[in-house]
Amino acid sequence: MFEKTTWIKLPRNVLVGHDVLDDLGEAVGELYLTGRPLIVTSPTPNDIAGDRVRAQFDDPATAVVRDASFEAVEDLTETAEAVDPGYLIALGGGKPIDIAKMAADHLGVGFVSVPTVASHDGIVSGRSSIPEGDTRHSVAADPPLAVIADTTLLAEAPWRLTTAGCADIISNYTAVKDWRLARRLRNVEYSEYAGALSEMTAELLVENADMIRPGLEESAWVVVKALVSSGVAMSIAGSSRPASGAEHLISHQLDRIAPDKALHGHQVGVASILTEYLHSGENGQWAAIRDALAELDAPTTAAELGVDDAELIAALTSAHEIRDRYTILQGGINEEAAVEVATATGIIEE
Ligand SMILES: NC(=O)C1=CN([C@@H]2O[C@H](COP(=O)(O)OP(=O)(O)OC[C@H]3O[C@@H](n4cnc5c(N)ncnc54)[C@H](OP(=O)(O)O)[C@@H]3O)[C@@H](O)[C@H]2O)C=CC1
Ligand SMILES: O=C(CO)COP(=O)(O)O
Ligand SMILES: [Zn+2]
Repeated sequence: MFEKTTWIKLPRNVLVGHDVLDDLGEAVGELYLTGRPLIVTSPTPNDIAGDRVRAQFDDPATAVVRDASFEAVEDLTETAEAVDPGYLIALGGGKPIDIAKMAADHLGVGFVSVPTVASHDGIVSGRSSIPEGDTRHSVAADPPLAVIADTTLLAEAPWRLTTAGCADIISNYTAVKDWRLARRLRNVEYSEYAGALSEMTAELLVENADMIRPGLEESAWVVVKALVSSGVAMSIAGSSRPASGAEHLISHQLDRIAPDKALHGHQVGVASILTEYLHSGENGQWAAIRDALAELDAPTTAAELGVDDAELIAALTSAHEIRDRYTILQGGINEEAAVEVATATGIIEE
């Protein structure tokens, strides 16, 4: 008997383009939501775009979050209970979007994502990534009901945050390789659609790498569309598998071992060079990944990440210890081999 079921949750409205922030009210109107919105933001996006958002709604409330933590989710949930919003509007980078995503889930309301930086694909996905002590939790939640990505605003955001978004997309190459490996060796559920979409998204970004430049709205357009596709791939898969493999495990370990030194996207980009080498050896695509990252001004070495060689090696040798996700690093890599791959790829110096 055929008993397979799939439940794909996707945003209903995705609006990307020039000055679309001013169409937020209309896009939200099409969702037939009721009640007042609670705008969840952080200081900088609130300064940049808070008033433009508030002007489009009757009686909006605002909560400004300052860090991404479970306490911040609890605080926001408490604030929201007092405000009794019909829905949340997350305005900003990954921090307010992740917090709003989880709080919306706790409150049983929907949320709309209004990214002000194109820093990673969490701005459109149904997962939050929250650090706690020595570990980091990837928490499932519903994806946004709508995504409103204003390319005018995104093109003005700090360039390094955009290059981090690009690198997060490039890392999809190795994430999909890990997923396929897990299917072959552990029979994990694999979606051809999600795998192909994720890979194609990375390819499109690399093909357009020469037109991704600071301050250009066209560049913000290419990057944010790629982030949306990657988020959709995760929604189809029902997990972050299409966009998160061993390179993300290494990055999560770097967050713990060398906190706040580099951006998520930059870390997964460098880690992707390493895991591609591990998958395919010296003749694989690791140099192509490195060159694409370099073309996009993203880091390609531990030094460019601001991370010590020893920290990089510690993250690589311990990445398999976190999370039950089969990858090329299953069983771990010893220090000698880690130094060899990091040296061969030029990520650490000889
Ligand atoms: N859900 C997921 O899959 C993932 C989630 N994450 C999470 O996302 C967060 C990191 O994402 P990131 O986007 O870097 O986080 P932030 O939201 O902290 O944004 C990065 C910085 O950019 C500032 N900023 C936001 N918009 C603008 C703008 N338009 N112009 C200038 N500055 C701006 C912010 O200001 P301010 O300091 O005032 O907020 C902040 O300093 C972490 O909490 C991480 O755990 C990371 C990867 C994946
Ligand atoms: O960053 C992500 C995808 O790019 C999400 O990955 P995690 O599930 O590893 O947090
Ligand atoms: Zn990522």
